Amino acid sequence: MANLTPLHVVAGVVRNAQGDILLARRHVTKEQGDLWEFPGGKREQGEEPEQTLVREFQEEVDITIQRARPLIRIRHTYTYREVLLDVWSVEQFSGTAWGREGQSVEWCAPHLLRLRTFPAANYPIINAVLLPAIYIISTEPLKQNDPQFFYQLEKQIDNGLQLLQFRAGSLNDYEYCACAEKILTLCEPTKVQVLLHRTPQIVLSVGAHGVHLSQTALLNLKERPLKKPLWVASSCHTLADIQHAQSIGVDFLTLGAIRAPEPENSLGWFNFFTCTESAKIPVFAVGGLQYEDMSFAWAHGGQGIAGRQHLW
Ligand SMILES: Nc1nc2c([nH]c(=O)n2[C@@H]2O[C@H](COP(=O)(O)OP(=O)(O)OP(=O)(O)O)[C@@H](O)[C@H]2O)c(=O)[nH]1
Ligand SMILES: [Mg+2]
Repeated sequence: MANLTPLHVVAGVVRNAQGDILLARRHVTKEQGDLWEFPGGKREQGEEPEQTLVREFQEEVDITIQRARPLIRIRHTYTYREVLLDVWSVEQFSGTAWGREGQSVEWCAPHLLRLRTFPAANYPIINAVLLPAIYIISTEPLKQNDPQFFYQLEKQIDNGLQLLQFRAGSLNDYEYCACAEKILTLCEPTKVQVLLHRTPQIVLSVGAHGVHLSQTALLNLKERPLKKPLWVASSCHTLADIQHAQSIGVDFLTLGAIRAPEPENSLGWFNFFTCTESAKIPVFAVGGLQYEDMSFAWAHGGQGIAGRQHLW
């Protein structure tokens, strides 16, 4: 008879000094044999997830984990069992990785991750690994050559910007494209990913890295508007939005407002957590957030925080 309690598996994403990620190859004789995985294993009775992570890394790859934080939790139903994959990002460790159980281990460059074959549950996890914890939404430039806007952008790039959504509702398509092209040129040297809050056609015409769909645009779509590896992200406010986003293959989303200007319209962290627990893709918390809210977002199943007011 099928076991109805999900198997709680804790796995870890470790990066070395070059930013490469540790992968292990599952033994051919195991479930999901011969596929690549993030080291980890089943939670034992009485263990906190972090204890499982530390024990499994010691047992499997001889690495001692000193500090880790939650990355993403995904429920996946295999034919043999439902699995809860509880994935952590390892922030400090010591030791040299080797396969203590005879498995191959390898450090893989992030841009090559999508070429590896993983168990089916892992594909949304790869997106969580490739995305940063902060998704910055630009303020509106006043016109296509607003010096203050580009000064602010350069400051963001110097501060380590990785993922940007360019929003400018007041610009016409021509002005928007001119501005987007300039942003892409400034972002190119540091490989900042730029998503456009505009049509997929404009994303393709200026060569941006993806599209960010409004809730309305999302609900009007019946299929993913851009092919991978371009990003498709969307704004969501309800569980129904999230389910629609997942059904058309959206890669990640923003969910909020955690703190709306009118408190009665705020989603709050508890509702955010309920949504991330059922989501199968990375979710950024949005709405009145500051850098100090990051640990709340992580603790409630978020990829991190998105916003402009306090972050841009
Ligand atoms: N460690 C790990 N397990 C994964 C990943 N993806 C994924 O679907 N799983 C699934 O999680 C389940 C349990 O993982 P595991 O076999 O590593 O458990 P374990 O280390 O305790 O193994 P053991 O039974 O040999 O002691 C398997 O069904 C496996 O397919 C992943 O990236 N890492
Ligand atoms: Mg294991």
